[in-house]
Amino acid sequence: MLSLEQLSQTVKEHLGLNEFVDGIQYTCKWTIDESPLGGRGLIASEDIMPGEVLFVDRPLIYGPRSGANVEQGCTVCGKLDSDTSYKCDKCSLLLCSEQCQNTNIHFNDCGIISRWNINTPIEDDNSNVLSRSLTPIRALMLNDDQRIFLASLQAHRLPQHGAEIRNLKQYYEIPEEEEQLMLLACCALDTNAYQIATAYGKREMSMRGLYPVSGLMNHNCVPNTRYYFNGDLQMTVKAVKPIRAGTEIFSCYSGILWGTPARRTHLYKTKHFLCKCDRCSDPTEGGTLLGALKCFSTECSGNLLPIDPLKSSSPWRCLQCNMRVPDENVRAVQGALGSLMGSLNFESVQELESFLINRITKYVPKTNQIVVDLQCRLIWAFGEVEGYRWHELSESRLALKESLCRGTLRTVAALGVGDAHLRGLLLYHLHAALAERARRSPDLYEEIKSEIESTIEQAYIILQGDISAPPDLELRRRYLGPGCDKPQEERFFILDA
Ligand SMILES: C[S@@+](CC[C@H](N)C(=O)[O-])C[C@H]1O[C@@H](n2cnc3c(N)ncnc32)[C@H](O)[C@@H]1O
Repeated sequence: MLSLEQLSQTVKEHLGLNEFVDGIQYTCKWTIDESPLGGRGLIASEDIMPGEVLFVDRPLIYGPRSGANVEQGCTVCGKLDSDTSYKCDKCSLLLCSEQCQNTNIHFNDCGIISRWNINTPIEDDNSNVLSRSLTPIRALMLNDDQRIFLASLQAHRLPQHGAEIRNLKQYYEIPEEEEQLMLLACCALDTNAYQIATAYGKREMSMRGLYPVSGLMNHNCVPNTRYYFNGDLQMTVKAVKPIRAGTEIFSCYSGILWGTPARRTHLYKTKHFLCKCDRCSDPTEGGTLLGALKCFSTECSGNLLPIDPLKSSSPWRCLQCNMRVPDENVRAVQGALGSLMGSLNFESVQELESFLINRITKYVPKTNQIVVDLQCRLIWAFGEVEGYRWHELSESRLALKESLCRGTLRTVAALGVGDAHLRGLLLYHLHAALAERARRSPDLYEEIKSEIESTIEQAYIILQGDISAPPDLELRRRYLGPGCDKPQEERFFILDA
């Protein structure tokens, strides 16, 4: 492990902070220090304003995620379902084209894998063995300094991490030293890596990257930063709220809209700590009741919440009738709900809509994360999916989209997550619903013009530069945002396009 001083120096070099660009040497407003949570963290050294860029990170290694269910695509560009995909005849990695095969990326991957003697040929039904291990395999290309950097990142060396390399060893003879480095990379990846976002609406193989500076940020369920990726794999981290000098800079490793039990279980299983942040300590989560269940008493319409959310064995209590429920009964219901959700596979938007409106609220309160998740899925679908495009959307569905956007924005505000990515996306969709309403009823435009303009402007501020931003974000801002001097008919022509 590097000392804090050595690590800070390595991080500065990695971020290019020692270099002068156009005569300017960029500095940062944070330092790496011991965190009150244990281990290291990023601490603000000056007051930071919302929207300020904290740093732009690039990955030490990146590649396919390791989950068994991750769909396999081209190991160079990530393309899925390509009719032209084939396996390289030297290393068996999946590729989509000669162009991808002729890249340095593939040349390097192939060079390592084809050097290993094969013990047992990989059968077709195990064909994801190589893809799942490719990201740690790429650690073998790091130079000495990069290996030291990798080794200085926190890595939980537990048996559940590194299974992909143990599996790979059944098929290849791998030198001990290479195996050890790949195992270390697996543990460092599982502790620190971020999933890399893809372009809006584009289906690509799911990738992760070991961003070493981002990996130094600890977790808070109400983070004070957000991050986004550009097309060159750069990860930008920005403040989403004021960060006072001396306070810690946090990222969020779980879903923002997950309830406390789901977040804490996920963090414990994957990152091996029990979060004790303010949100986790508040049974109501800022009044959002995202983790609430329906009272078990059939006569009561109240909500159950844990009495002490930081204790997994805590009994739950109904806010209305005060009935206490032991934790094991709550866990049984949570388990059943988890299985129900896991078994659902909505084949159409209509099925999703009908399940959301007619069924799920029989089992869980309207505030529960499951309902909120389904509501988000409906928001994303209305206006965008075949059969539900803007011109096909009924008045009632358009009104539903608008009200779901407003409701979810209220939840996001109550959580206090500031200008999070999700807020930007919801503002974009609210803008789109309002703009469609004004297009259908031009007389309404003056009445809702200022909201149409402010929602797209705020969405733009949050999502600009983000590869996963809606592609018409800028166009909408230009034609429907503040300061546009085009006549009303022209403003809306982009929606007809
Ligand atoms: C990505 S690393 C964060 C940086 C790390 N603290 C270090 O010293 O390099 C993730 C690990 O940090 C620790 N960690 C992060 N957030 C935490 C929190 N809120 N409470 C306790 N431990 C946390 C956990 O061990 C977690 O697996």
